Amino acid sequence: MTSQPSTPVTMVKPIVEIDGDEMARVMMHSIRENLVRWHVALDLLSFDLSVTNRDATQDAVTREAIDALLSAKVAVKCATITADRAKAREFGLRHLLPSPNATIRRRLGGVDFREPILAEGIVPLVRGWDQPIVIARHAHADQYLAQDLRVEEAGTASLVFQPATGGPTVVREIATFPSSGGVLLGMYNYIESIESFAKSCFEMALSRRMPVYLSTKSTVLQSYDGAFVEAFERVFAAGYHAAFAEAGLRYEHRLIDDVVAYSVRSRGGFIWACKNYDGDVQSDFVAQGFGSPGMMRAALVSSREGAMLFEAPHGTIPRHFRRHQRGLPTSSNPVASIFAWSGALRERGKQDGSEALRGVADAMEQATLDTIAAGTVTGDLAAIRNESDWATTDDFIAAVAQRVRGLLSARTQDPISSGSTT
Ligand SMILES: NC(=O)C1=CN([C@@H]2O[C@H](COP(=O)(O)OP(=O)(O)OC[C@H]3O[C@@H](n4cnc5c(N)ncnc54)[C@H](OP(=O)(O)O)[C@@H]3O)[C@@H](O)[C@H]2O)C=CC1
Ligand SMILES: O=C(O)CCC(=O)C(=O)O
Ligand SMILES: [Mn+2]
Repeated sequence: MTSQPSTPVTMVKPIVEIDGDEMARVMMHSIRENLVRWHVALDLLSFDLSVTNRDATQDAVTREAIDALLSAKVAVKCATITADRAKAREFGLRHLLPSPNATIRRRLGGVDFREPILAEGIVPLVRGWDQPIVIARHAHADQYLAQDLRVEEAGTASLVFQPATGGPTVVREIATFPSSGGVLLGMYNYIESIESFAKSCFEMALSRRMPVYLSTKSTVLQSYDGAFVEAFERVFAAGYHAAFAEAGLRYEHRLIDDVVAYSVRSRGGFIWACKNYDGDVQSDFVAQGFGSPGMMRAALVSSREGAMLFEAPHGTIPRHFRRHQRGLPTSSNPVASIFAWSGALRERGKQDGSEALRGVADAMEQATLDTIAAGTVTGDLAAIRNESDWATTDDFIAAVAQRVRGLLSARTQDPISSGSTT
């Protein structure tokens, strides 16, 4: 740090900080200490959702974090390990707990909007893309709250629905298994949640002036995916048809294979409404196609109680963390994590009427883009530019920090652009 900190901005209400694992945790901490704390007197409600602490608390810490988020309304989340059997052995875990993301999203519901961060000097790997593709990922249920089962003997599996009113039970046979067994999956969603997903997508389309494409496989899953198609049509016809026509925008349902192909030959510039699993997968495809998994922002807009959660959509980057643990320099891209912090600060500023907090968020994002434009990039971006020179994660964060200080001190000295500090 070369210059003195400006007077830190004070916060009216706290941000819920949801901590996580491995390289993502290292980056989130470094951004908090070297970028954010320099300018903001942080008021954080912190919850340690590292895989070992979730195990030690039998996941109580996840439930506490969600309660805090529903009350404080704004959270920043670090990527967390979802332990499979191999990870459980590696960390000596006593329980095989569900994905904390699935648990959080089950309570919050809503939509996870994931958008690539476009930066000067980074040419997308998909050459035609010059406008962002915004993935609107339905954040509720499907595979993430499913029952999946392995059966090891011959038998019959059925879907059973028991009406709460006591009406006749509906039984649909799924399969008869041979003695070698097989696998089974039972998943669900709620019409109410799908309608709220549709509404959020149409609202986002109007605010961003982008068309919406919903992708499903309704030809195969006629009832399940058909319900998504019908809910979107219903919500569109009831509340958005006229506004879309006036704005010159379109809504269309298309089969997912068609949208995947279309996305590659398009210039971008649309909202891609995806079912939960499709959005998980396609957001990584879109992030990498624009440059890197480290170059995507994500905001989970809850359908309940106005809560918002900001995160980097990539994982904990274990391959890079192994290097970090051995004391070797790492060059994981911290941009998505910087934007997770800035997203939370901006939303906190918006909800609490703090121009100063929003100013810090803007400066963090501007400084990040300026740093990349000036040629300081991490290894992932250097690789797609065929450059052998790259910055370590620490060097990149330090370069951004220096620019943020420059931007904010210039604003403080300019009486027109400087706001209050609360
Ligand atoms: N939101 C969440 O909490 C999420 C958690 N996870 C969890 O993360 C763990 C690891 O998952 P994994 O499948 O390895 O996925 P990751 O996203 O962690 O990493 C996959 C690969 O993508 C590249 N990559 C990802 N992020 C960056 C970045 N910021 N900068 C540069 N390169 C990047 C790296 O490629 P290379 O090695 O080639 O450089 C990395 O090895 C799992 O336990 C999983 O459950 C996964 C996704 C989301
Ligand atoms: O919750 C998980 O295990 C994975 C989450 C994930 O991949 C995502 O949020 O994109
Ligand atoms: Mn994912």
